[in-house]
Amino acid sequence: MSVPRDAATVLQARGLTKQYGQVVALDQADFDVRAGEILAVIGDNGAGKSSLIKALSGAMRPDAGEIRLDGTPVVFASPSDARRAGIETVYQDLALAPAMSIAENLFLGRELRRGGALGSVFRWLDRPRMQREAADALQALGVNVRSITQTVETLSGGQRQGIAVARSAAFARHVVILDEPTAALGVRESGMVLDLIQRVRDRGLSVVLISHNMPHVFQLADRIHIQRLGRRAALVDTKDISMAEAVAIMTGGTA
Ligand SMILES: Nc1ncnc2c1ncn2[C@@H]1O[C@H](COP(=O)(O)OP(=O)(O)OP(=O)(O)O)[C@@H](O)[C@H]1O
Repeated sequence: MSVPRDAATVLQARGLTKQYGQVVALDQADFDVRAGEILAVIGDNGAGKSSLIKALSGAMRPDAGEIRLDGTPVVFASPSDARRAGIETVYQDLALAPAMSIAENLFLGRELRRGGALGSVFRWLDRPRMQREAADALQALGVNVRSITQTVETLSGGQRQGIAVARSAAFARHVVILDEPTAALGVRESGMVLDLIQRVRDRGLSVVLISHNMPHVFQLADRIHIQRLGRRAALVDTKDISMAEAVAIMTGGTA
């Protein structure tokens, strides 16, 4: 499925700059993702992909530049600011609690509670509702698990990634940012996660996919953002560029 060229830009950045001492991580970087597209972000090591994503997800405050969500300037002082604005990020560590159940992980930090008398907040957790809603959320995205009550430590790498992506999709209103979601996975599990990413996009969410895996990028992405030396070197429709050309822009060579 390709995204209409006139789809609205949902998340945009202009002139993002970030310096760590003498190192310029972001150098006037621009960024655009349209509603309902999969945008891949590629770039060599140190090109500033993580820094860009951290700025867009509230994990880092840029020194300069502007971020707009649906055309409105936003300032994210923390990841929870970005989450409240509808942007969910899955980092490589997945931020799952291994000893807790799948349902508990889906609602980690956003637990549903019953109203009730004073006392420990844990007494107010609405576990049946969380389990129901977690099962529905996973089923809707086609993430298969044996039981919603099994602990995350019993899952395979691909299933864990699936839980983390499903959690972000369940709570995101605009954008899901995925940092190397297939990096640690085998072929079969990668395929499962790639399918899941398409289903997330098919819900109308924008997906920003940071990846070093060029075949995955070319298989999934509507457009490719090529990051080089701290800035966006190119933003291209995937169908208009070859893998060799993309790598050439990434590395500063010629195709
Ligand atoms: N907290 C930090 N302190 C100092 N330097 C940093 C910090 N974060 C990033 N950098 C530097 O900024 C530059 C861009 O790093 P960044 O991690 O954003 O690149 P990247 O494209 O994600 O790289 P990789 O693919 O290797 O993860 C690098 O030179 C990096 O060493």
